[in-house]
Amino acid sequence: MTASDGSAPPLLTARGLCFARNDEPVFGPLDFAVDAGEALLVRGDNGAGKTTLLRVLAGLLRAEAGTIEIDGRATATPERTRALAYLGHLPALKADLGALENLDFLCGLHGRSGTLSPDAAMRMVGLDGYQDTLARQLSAGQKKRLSLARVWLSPAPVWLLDEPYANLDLDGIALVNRMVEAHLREGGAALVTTHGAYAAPPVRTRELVLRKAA
Ligand SMILES: Nc1ncnc2c1ncn2[C@@H]1O[C@H](COP(=O)(O)OP(=O)(O)OP(=O)(O)O)[C@@H](O)[C@H]1O
Repeated sequence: MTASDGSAPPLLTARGLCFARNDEPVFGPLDFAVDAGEALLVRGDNGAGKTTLLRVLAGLLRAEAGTIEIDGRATATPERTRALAYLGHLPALKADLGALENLDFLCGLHGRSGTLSPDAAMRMVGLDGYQDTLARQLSAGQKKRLSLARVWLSPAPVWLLDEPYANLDLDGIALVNRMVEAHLREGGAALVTTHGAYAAPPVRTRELVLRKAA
């Protein structure tokens, strides 16, 4: 599908997106779009609603109003989630499975692009030698790196990265930036939340600033 000017539609579009808790608005109405090859930096103070927005996009919370389009088409949650890879605040790992077993499990759940093996992804995120280590025995930064490996393996074109730099050392921050750059070069898109304490990936970036509801 193409837009009326012949160009491809954005990978992700939100129109009039609102979320409220107990009738209290958290954000919205929001209108934004992210094109292939582009990142959207979602900025805002603590409590501004960044995580909530990513969870709504990922289908983990239901929007109060508005639509979310993938490739220019409004999509229901199950179809949409196939186009999205969500990296949450907390690692979604099985504590008593090994690191590689976790990756295999998550790839079974969310799919895997054909180009990279879980073992290679572990090496790329600096976890070579930790394949058999139980997830509960990994440090916070190592858990984040394992979650990044899962995102890297995902076939989804849109990455939703909630504070991807948290818990990472300088090498880990550079890793996130390399990943985002490579993903965008391959025609993907990324939404990255930040409250400003970390650098943003050095890529073509739009900004969405959230402010706490009054
Ligand atoms: N599970 C929850 N139950 C009730 N209120 C919540 C819940 N999670 C978040 N909130 C509230 O929703 C608002 C937005 O929170 P959210 O986590 O989206 O903010 P954020 O911008 O990601 O903040 P931070 O930078 O601190 O991570 C806050 O006022 C928060 O208190």
